[in-house]
This record gives sequence, structure tokens and C-alpha cells, in this order.
Amino acid sequence: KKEVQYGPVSPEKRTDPAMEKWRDNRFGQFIHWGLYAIPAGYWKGKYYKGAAEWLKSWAKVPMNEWAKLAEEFNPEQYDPEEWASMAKQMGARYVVLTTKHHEGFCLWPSQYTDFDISNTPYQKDLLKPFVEAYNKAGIDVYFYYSVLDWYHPDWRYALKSEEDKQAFERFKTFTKNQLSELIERYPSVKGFWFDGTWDASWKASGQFSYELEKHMKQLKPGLIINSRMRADEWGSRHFDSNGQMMGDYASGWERKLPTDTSVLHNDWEACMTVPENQWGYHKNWEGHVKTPTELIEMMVRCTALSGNFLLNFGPKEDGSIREEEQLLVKEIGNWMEQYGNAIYNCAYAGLEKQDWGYFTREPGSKTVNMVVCNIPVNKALRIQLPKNLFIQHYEYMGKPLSKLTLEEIGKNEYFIHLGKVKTKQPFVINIQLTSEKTDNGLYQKAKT
Ligand SMILES: COc1ccc([C@@H]2N[C@@H](C)[C@@H](O)[C@H]2O)cc1
Repeated sequence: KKEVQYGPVSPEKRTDPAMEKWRDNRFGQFIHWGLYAIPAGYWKGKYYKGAAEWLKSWAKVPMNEWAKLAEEFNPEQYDPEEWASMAKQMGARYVVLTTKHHEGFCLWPSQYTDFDISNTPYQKDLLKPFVEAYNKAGIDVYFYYSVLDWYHPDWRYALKSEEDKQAFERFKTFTKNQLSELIERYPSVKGFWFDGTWDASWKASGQFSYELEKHMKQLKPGLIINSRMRADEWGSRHFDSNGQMMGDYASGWERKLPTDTSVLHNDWEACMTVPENQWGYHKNWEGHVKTPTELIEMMVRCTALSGNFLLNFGPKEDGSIREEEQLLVKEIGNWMEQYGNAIYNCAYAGLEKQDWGYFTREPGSKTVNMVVCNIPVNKALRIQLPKNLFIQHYEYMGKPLSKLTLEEIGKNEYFIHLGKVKTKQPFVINIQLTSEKTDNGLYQKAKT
């Protein structure tokens, strides 16, 4: 065990109401919106297939040229009420919006930089109406904040000289000022999603990130901060040098999902792009665009492993939402309307995973949700229960799709036989578990 002074600020599994709400939310909307939405993956007529919010880097655009984009930023169709109602329709219970991405442009009027919304034709604060609209829709608001700032003169990738160190001290003060400003201006914010913290300069600032997390949580008790914000004094990130998670949930799952129960030890969240790798708006998505069904299954997998799923949207420069994302709102929204109760407030069910899909369960509930994503060719869903548990009841959640029958095929092992099922989306069967063996689970007429 290493002596770690600047590791976790909060316990690894917080039990306060704010953190319980974070868990209950389960499904969130990520929004990447900034100046990068203007060029949208093209620079001087050339197409760049990389992530659109990184275009400045791919096209090697000097900052003074990139910054000129602020003079064009005027999102006339920006309607946060519309965004919030779409998020609500989709069934998202929280939202994470980029207040400042690596480009350094701030969507709010910051007193600590001129590179912000007040110096654009739009001028007005984009954040205030956003927070109000989403809160009014009952959706918790989180702020994405990139420490890495390509615009700020005092940003340093590494601290190689005394000058670097002095500059980065000024940068750390700027960072702390901006984060305090965001909490003070938008006090209903529930937490921060930090990014841009992989460089040597930040890895050498473990004590600072420790004190910054403490400071932010003093400003706003209950604030929730992702593990990506933190380094310890040895340069370990997300988890300190003794493997203790820093921040309030593990946020290393970016465009990838966990596959086993080792993640259960901590709260965690996976963030996901709709195309292979685009967060900010790109005019032409290349490659596979995930279908609503694929994204629903990813969300279910996260819930089944007690994690959150954060699905990304990249609004256009004018504030409108692209067709592909509007389709997701509709399709995922329909699914959540019928099956949301297998996601919200749910977590790992403690049952052995089966090939047909996922078990989820509201902690402490006797009802287990079977989310079926792959109907077996024999139309039989295998269930293996721990030795002291039996199935007392079973039925479809929502609109029944067929007649169900239960067959005991072994010790605490069952098949639920589906009739012929026609469906384009995953569906849910609820099973009631009981600890005493009863035969009514077998002979009771299944509700269909
Ligand atoms: C060096 O590789 C990356 C990959 C993605 C990112 C950012 N994290 C995602 C959540 C997006 O904000 C992406 O720009 C940064 C650096």
C-alpha cells in the first residue's frame, strides 16, 4: 500500500440522495455543442473523417484562425425548450452539456475569458435558458468541462521549465475560477463531467485536483464529479495508486461497454456516440450509424451491470437537431415509455447472465426484469436461479406479445417458453421470485 494523501475526496459508494438520484436516473443525454459545429468536419473544402470537435487539430488550424469562428456563431434555431422536450420524450433523466470543450470556447459569458458566447453575434448566455428548460422538464443538468484548453495562453501539456510551472499555476487558478463561476451562476447544476485531463501537466497536479474537488463540493454539497477529473499525487488517474476510485463514478467507459461484473465495485457510466466516433456535429457520418435497437441494448447492458448510459447528440451550428438523432428520440422514447421501469431505479439483478439478454432489478424488489434482446431458436428462455429462489409468477411487462409457459428443467432451473413472437425491439418479461418452493409457479395459468 502506498501512502496517498490526495486520493478520494468522497467515499467510493456515496449513499446521499444526490448520488441515489444519479443511480436512479440510469439514462442520460450527452450534448456536444461548440464552434466546431460550424465547420462540421470540413476545413477549406477538405473532408476530415476524424471526430468533428477535434477538427482544429486534424486540419492543423492556428488558434487565431479557429477563434474567428466565434464571429459566425449565431444559432438562431437554438431552442432549449425544444431540446428539453426531446430529451424528455426520449426518456433521458439527466443531461451533460459541453460548457467548454478543448477549443476553449465557453457557452456562457465567463468573466475569466473573452472567448465566450458574449463575443459572438448571438451574444446571449446559452447556458441559463438551457438549465432552466431541462430543470423545468424534470431532467438533472450536468456540465461537461474540458481542463485541456487549446485557447488559453497558460495551458501547458507538460511542465518542463520554471516558466511552464508559473504559466500552469495561472492556468489552474483560471480553471478553479471558471468552475466556481459555473456553480455560482447555475446553482441547480448537479455535477461535472471533466475531460481533457490525460496530459502530464494535469497528472503532476494531483494535489490541486484533490483540493479543487473539495472546493467544488464545499460550494455545492452533493455535487457529483466523474473520476476523469482526478489524479493523485503520484499521477494515477481515475483510481488512486491504491486502486481507490477518485470522484463519484468511474468514467473511463467511452465508446465501449464493460462485459463482466468486475465493474460492480464502483458506480460507473458509459458514454456513447451514434456513429463510430463523432461527438460534435459532423456533416457526413462515415461508417456504421448505430440503430435505436443497438443503443437500447447498450443502455440495458449498462443498467444490468449497475451503470449509467450517456447517449451523445451533436446539434448543428444553428441549434437544430439532425434527422438521425430525431429518430432516436422517437424510437428510444417509444421503448422507454413501455419498458422504462426495467431501466430507471434498476441495477444488477444478481442472476447468471443468459444469452437471450439481460436481467435488471430494482434493488430490494422481488420482481426481476428479463430484457430479451436475442430470441433463442428454440424460443425457450433459460433461467438459472440461486438454490434458495423459485419463480412464483411471470408475465410480460406492458403489452403481451404471446402466450408464456414455464417449465422446470432442473434444480432451480427453468425455461420460459415464448409463443411465436413478432417484435422489432427488445421486450421485457417480469418474474416474481420467492424463497419458498411453491408449485403455483408451474401450474398457475400464465397471464398473457
Ligand atoms: C485522445 O483521444 C480522445 C478521445 C476523445 C476525446 C473527447 N472525449 C469525448 C467525451 C469527446 O468530448 C471527445 O472529444 C478526447 C481525446
